[in-house]
Amino acid sequence: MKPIAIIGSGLAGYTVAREFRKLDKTTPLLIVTGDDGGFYSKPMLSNAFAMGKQPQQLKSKTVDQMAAELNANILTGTVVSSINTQAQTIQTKMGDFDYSQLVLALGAQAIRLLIDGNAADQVLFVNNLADYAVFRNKLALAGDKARVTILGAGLIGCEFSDDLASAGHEVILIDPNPLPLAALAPAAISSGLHAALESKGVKLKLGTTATQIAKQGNALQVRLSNDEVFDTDVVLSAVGLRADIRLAQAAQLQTDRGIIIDEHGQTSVPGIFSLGDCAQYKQADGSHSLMPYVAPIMTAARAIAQSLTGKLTSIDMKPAAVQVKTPSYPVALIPPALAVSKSGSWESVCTEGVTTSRYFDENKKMHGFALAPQDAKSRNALIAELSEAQVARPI
Ligand SMILES: Cc1cc2nc3c(=O)[nH]c(=O)nc-3n(C[C@H](O)[C@H](O)[C@H](O)COP(=O)(O)OP(=O)(O)OC[C@H]3O[C@@H](n4cnc5c(N)ncnc54)[C@H](O)[C@@H]3O)c2cc1C
Repeated sequence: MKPIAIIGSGLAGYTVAREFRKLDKTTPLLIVTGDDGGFYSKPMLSNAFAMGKQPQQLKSKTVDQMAAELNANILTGTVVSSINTQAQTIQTKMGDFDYSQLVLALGAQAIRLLIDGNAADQVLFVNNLADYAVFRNKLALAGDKARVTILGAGLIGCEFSDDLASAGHEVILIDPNPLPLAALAPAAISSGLHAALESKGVKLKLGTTATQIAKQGNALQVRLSNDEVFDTDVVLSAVGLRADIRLAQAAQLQTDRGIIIDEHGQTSVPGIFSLGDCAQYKQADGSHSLMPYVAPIMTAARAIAQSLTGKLTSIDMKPAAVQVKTPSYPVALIPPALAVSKSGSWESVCTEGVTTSRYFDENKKMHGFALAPQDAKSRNALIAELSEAQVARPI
């Protein structure tokens, strides 16, 4: 019997496997992954210091434990180089493997900025546990008070800044926008986050970019577009991720910014599904959106698992807030869809130190919100308010 194959052992790959095993204990499962197949929670990478965790402590299960739990054959360190959708095979250096149905859970790739200088190749990225271990080693070599420069004050850059500053490191956060979290949050919330990070000791250098990184003895020298120059021990890039669509494109599946999937999580080729950071999910209005967060993975995995058993099932995507793990100023938000994010505006109120912002279109219909400092009760009330206003909330 040909196995159901899953490419990728991140949260998306393993969650769909777990959900499938709840429904079917015996159909062979083949999981092929480029990494070591250990299970870890990726969101913990940007608050590991706050949780008092070393990189190795973030891995909650080894590949052998996962293989036993899932009754699956897991091939580690094995990159799939192509998919033959006609023959229903995947190609790797270990040989070709048949599949009956296929799940693409390929994640995303870190975006690399073009920066000059003889140390530009020393810029680090953290998009998996192995990257994080390298980063922590560099920090350890630089001592208890390492100077860390973070490129990008988006969600991940802000989370790392807060976490590293809490651990006593000297953090410089650089972003071309005038405020942190500018792409997702209204100015009222971003200003609050700016103040909270500053009071934590983070130095924010905004409205500028890093143009050059050069060797400076044992350290690195960063030059900004405003000509400011300073020394640092480590440079971490957190400028964003790009959905990994390379395999899907080569196999002629429909792609855009991600792998296009329908309401069942199925790609343009029947029997091939996709979810997670690589997928572009169908929204209620027919458009497709990247949703590179945990909550959509959980929901999509349940539906895809059902579909893999032969019962084609729609993904019932409920509004879920993105929770920014910045303990100095915890933010929860559901940003408006790209399509409406230019046609409306944010309205913010501040009551007893809590800022609540709602995004309305020109017809006063609510399309998103942001809340800080957030708490579960207020967050859930805003989710309910948004759900009432509309069902679809693409990110
Ligand atoms: C630092 C950080 C903090 C985050 N915090 C939050 C948070 O607080 N809340 C939240 O909701 N989301 C958060 N996210 C996002 C969330 O973690 C991701 O959406 C999620 O983990 C993506 O899982 P994935 O399985 O789609 O991708 P990945 O975890 O990237 O897994 C991709 C898998 O595919 C494999 N692969 C890729 N190509 C191939 C190939 N050709 N052959 C074989 N294997 C291949 C890789 O080896 C890997 O196993 C955070 C992300 C980061 C980086």
